[in-house]
This record gives sequence, C-alpha cells and structure tokens, in this order.
Amino acid sequence: METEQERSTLRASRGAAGTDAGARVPGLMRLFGGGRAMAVALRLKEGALELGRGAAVLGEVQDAKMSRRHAQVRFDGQRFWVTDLGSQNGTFVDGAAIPKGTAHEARRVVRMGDSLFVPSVDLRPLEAHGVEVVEQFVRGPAMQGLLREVSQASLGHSLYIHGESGTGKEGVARAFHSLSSRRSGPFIAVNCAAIPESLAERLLFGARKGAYSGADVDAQGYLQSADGGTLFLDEVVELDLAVQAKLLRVLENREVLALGASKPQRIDLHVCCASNKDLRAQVASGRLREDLYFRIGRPDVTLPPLRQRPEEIPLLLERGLSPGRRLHVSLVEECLRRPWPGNVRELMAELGVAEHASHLQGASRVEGGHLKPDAGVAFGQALSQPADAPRAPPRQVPAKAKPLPADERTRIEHALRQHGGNVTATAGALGMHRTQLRRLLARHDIAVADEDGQE
Ligand SMILES: Nc1ncnc2c1ncn2[C@@H]1O[C@H](COP(=O)(O)OP(=O)(O)OP(=O)(O)O)[C@@H](O)[C@H]1O
Repeated sequence: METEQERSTLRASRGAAGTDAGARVPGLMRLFGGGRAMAVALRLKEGALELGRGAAVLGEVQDAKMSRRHAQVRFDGQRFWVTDLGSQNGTFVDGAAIPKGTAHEARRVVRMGDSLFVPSVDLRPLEAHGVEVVEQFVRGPAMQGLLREVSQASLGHSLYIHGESGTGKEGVARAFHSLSSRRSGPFIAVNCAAIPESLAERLLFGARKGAYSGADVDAQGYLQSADGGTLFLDEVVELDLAVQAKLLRVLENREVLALGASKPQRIDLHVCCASNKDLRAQVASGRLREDLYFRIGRPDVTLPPLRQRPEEIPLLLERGLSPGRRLHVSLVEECLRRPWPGNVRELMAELGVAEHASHLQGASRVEGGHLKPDAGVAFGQALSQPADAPRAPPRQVPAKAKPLPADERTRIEHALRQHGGNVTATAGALGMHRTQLRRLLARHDIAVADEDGQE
C-alpha cells in the first residue's frame, strides 16, 4: 500500500509456499530465538525434524543453550510428538519439562534453550506471507489473507467484520477506509454500545437548533461527520430497532434528516459495521432488522481470535514494550500458552502490567513471572487446559500419553526449582493463584518451605 509508512516483515527462511492445494506442509514455527521475535517455518523431513545447536534449519540465529542433539519432533499425521534426545538444559512442552527419551505430545509451545517453537499442521501460509508490521499493526498470514478480502470489499460500499472483542476489528475497518476511494475523507468510529438509547438519534443523525430544549446550536450527527468518508459502527446490533430503521433509510436514500430539520441533507459514505455476534442469529432473535442486515451484513470477514494466530504474539509483545526494555523467553512462552479471551487488547494491557512489575523489581527483562496469574486466562479455566489449540487437529488422548497429573507434577517441580522453592513466585510463573498452587502441592504431596521459611 502506498500509504504505508513502515513495513518490516519477518519472513520464513525457506522461500515461498508450494501451490498444491492438497498437500499440507506440517512443521514447526520458530517464534523466538536470540532474544528476538521471529517467524520462521521449519519443515519436517519425512515426518520428523531433529533440532540442536548447529542445526542448519536454525540458520544464523543459533541457540547456545541448546545441546548439539537436543530433541526430535515428529508428526504422525494428526499430532506432533517431541522427544528429548538427552539435552543438557531440557525440553519443555507448555512450560513443563518432559522426561528424556520418551515421545511427548507437543501442544501449544515447545521450548529448547532460549528458543520457542509452535507446531503447525500447515506451514504454507507462514512460508508465503511471513508476519509483517505495517503502521504499528502486526499482520500474520491470517490477517494478511483477511486484508486481501477487505481490499476487494473496499470497492463496494459496506463491510461487516465479525470477531471477538479486542481482535483488532477497528484496525481492519481503518484498512477498509484507507484502501477505498474515500481514503482522503473522514473515518468516524462509533461504539453503538456506548450510546445511551435516548441520545442515539440525536448523536447519529444530528439536530437543528431548537429541536429540543437546550439545543441552542445546530449539531452534526456522526453520519454527517462521516460524509465523504467511512462510518465505523462497532456493536451495531446495540442500536434499537427504530434507530436501525432510520439508519437503513439514510443508507438507502443517501440523505439524512437531522432532528428538527425540514430538509434532508445529501450524504455519501461507506459504512463498516462490526460485532462479536453472529448477525444472522441476531436477525433470527429480532435484535437486528432483516432489511438492515442485507444492507450492512455483507460482504463479511471474520477476524480469528488471537489464540489462533500465535505467530503474531512475540512480535506484538516486542513492539508493545517500552524502549530499552527486553523480553525474556519465559514471558513469550507464558503468553503463547494462555488463551487470551480479551485478545490483543488484553495482551497489550497485561504486558504493560508485567513491564511495570519487572520495573519495580529492578529486573532488566520482562519475564513470565511478571505476568499476573489470571492474565490471559478465561474465568474459571485452568491454564493446563488451553481453550483451543492453534493449528492442530482435535486432540484425542493418545494411548501412550501420560495422564495430566504427572505432567502437572513435573511442571510444578520444575517451576519450584526455577524459583528457589518460593511458592508465590512459582504460582506467578505457572499462571495460577498462590492458594491454587498450595492445593496442588498438597494433592501431589510436594513439600515446600512456607513463605516464612518453615516447612
Ligand atoms: N494486529 C495488531 N497489531 C497491533 N495492535 C493491535 C492489533 N490488533 C489489535 N491491536 C490493538 O489492540 C487494541 C484492540 O483493538 P481494536 O479496538 O481494533 O479491537 P476490536 O476488535 O475493535 O475490539 P472491540 O470489539 O472490543 O471494540 C487496540 O489498542 C489495537 O491497537
């Protein structure tokens, strides 16, 4: 895009994707190494890949903390398995050290040395598009694909963006505007959920002087303000049905009648709506007028939640840090493990909190232990059970898989060792409350010293 001021891209090391639509390319995405975010696709050869210091697939960013023969990763057509080949510093799956010599299912994130790998059943999108930053906006392959659809849609008059809260819908709406012929006009963003019902008509359509008591000047509505540009209506289904009917008339007739006005005013705008709800279901339940749905509900794009775009997380963190601060691998690992129900908004807010905590401790880097235990975790959900695994087929319990409590014990023991037996710090690193960790310690019969040093 011509308007792009900044463009940096983390590209795969292995060139463009294959074009055979049928042939998936399973492998690992290396998302962190050498203290930096990266997005490098590592293909498996005949279903397997051996990783270690000096391995050619690690390219120029080698990892001194990896052993020469560190671990092997294998894909069985459904699931990824990782086997530690006797490494010195261990291999960690979802934060827990795995025992050496036995295959362990690789789920969300694998750590070897200071490098992080995320399994992917198809590397081709990453190979073809990489992860790029355009005007501070991080765009992985899914976002780039969606923006290609948005570019098509920008030739028309409307777009509907469906996606969970905090996924970046407003950023997509701005792209719809800046790609359109109205890019030099205004972009007016309105959160319909925040408009009091009694003020909705006045704020949207404007009011003439004297239209109601206290209206001592003409007031433009959002629609008039967006004339010649794009009106972004976030949470559009929150508008009441009478206002929806009036909005439809404006969009169809391209003229708006302000409250108290006798003559309508011509307007010409694009409209982009967004919601985290399924609009068809909203029509079915009577919350959205069907005729308005046909005017604003199509074409539509769906923005995937952040947990399905893990390749963006390290770069989001890196770019979200204050100047001079650095990321520790443990922070990125923790963030890759958590489901982030509040998506990018929550990730960035919690990064700020973690950065502050690290600052207060005088730490030079922001670490996993600086994240709040409940950051990025859905209410009532255990961290050991992520909401949905990215890019992996539905998981079944494999016959040889170890039951969860054994994993849990290993994970807790490892974290305790890393934090010198301090329960509070260990709980923080594991993303749980101190009392929750105490319960687990009792259940697994793991003895620790109390905070005051008593065992
Ligand atoms: N890909 C991204 N790169 C950088 N920042 C992003 C990205 N996506 C979202 N953000 C940031 O996350 C925050 C939330 O994004 P945004 O407001 O666009 O989400 P939304 O989906 O519109 O949320 P809501 O539905 O709650 O209004 C913003 O501060 C935005 O700048």
